[in-house]
Amino acid sequence: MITAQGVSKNLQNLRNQTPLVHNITNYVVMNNTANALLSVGASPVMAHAPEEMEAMAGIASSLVINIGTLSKEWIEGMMTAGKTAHKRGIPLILDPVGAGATGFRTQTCHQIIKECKPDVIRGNASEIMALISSDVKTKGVDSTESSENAIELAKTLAKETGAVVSISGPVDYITDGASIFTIKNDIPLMPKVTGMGCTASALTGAVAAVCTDSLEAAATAMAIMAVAGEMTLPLAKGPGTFQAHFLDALYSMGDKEILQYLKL
Ligand SMILES: Nc1ncnc2c1ncn2[C@@H]1O[C@H](COP(=O)(O)OP(=O)(O)O)[C@@H](O)[C@H]1O
Ligand SMILES: Cc1ncsc1CCOP(=O)(O)O
Ligand SMILES: [Mg+2]
Repeated sequence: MITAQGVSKNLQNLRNQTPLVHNITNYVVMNNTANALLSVGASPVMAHAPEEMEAMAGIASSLVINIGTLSKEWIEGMMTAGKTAHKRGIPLILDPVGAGATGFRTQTCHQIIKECKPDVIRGNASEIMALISSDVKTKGVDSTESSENAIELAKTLAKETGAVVSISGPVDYITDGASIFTIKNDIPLMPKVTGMGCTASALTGAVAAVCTDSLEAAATAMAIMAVAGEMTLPLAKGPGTFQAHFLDALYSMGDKEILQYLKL
């Protein structure tokens, strides 16, 4: 069970421990996600050079691999960092950005899943579905499916890989293949800002660093996104001001806001 109290406790632990989160992420969101991690209370580093992947993943408290602007050169670094994380037993989060849009992305995700064994896979509905069904296509990085439609395939993906699968959308579903947590905060401006899904994955890495239960960690991160979104909505005039207010919300969020806004 995820509860508002559990989310508060995990957020408090995160702020107390300021875990180092190693992100191999895309050029579009490096700045947004580093700021979101700092705002929530984590310590981000963005690094992808193969030469330093063993060392950086070797000192981090968690690793987030995001394939958003993938190239052949980056895959070697992702594999080295991913294997290092697995060997050290630190949480590994995979964001399969654009899986189902091109075979290159889908196949790279399969390779990462097979060789690095992520603890959590966080993506939008069609990305998650494309990892298990070749019939599903993604519109670049945007979902072509509703999160409800992805539930059954997400459960199968979780059972086949041993990872918790976190599907984002107007309603988020987080499953380990047996249990499922639901977060129902639909915030229409969130998909109008690039990198909100990447931020959700980065926060999943931050929470997983301080919470040993991957299902609880993944659900807590989506809950923090949801509460920050609700806090931001009345203050934002559009996508531009949403981004700035969203960081402030991550920074100032307390027990009161979690209790008031979280819709489970
Ligand atoms: N109406 C909505 N549509 C999509 N995402 C939403 C919506 N409302 C809130 N969100 C939140 O926006 C974040 C990004 O989700 P999503 O857009 O599905 O990911 P991605 O950016 O990877 O496609 C998640 O935290 C999700 O819960
Ligand atoms: C637009 C874009 N193109 C390549 S990566 C990226 C960012 C995607 O971010 P998100 O999946 O969080 O919307
Ligand atoms: Mg995404």
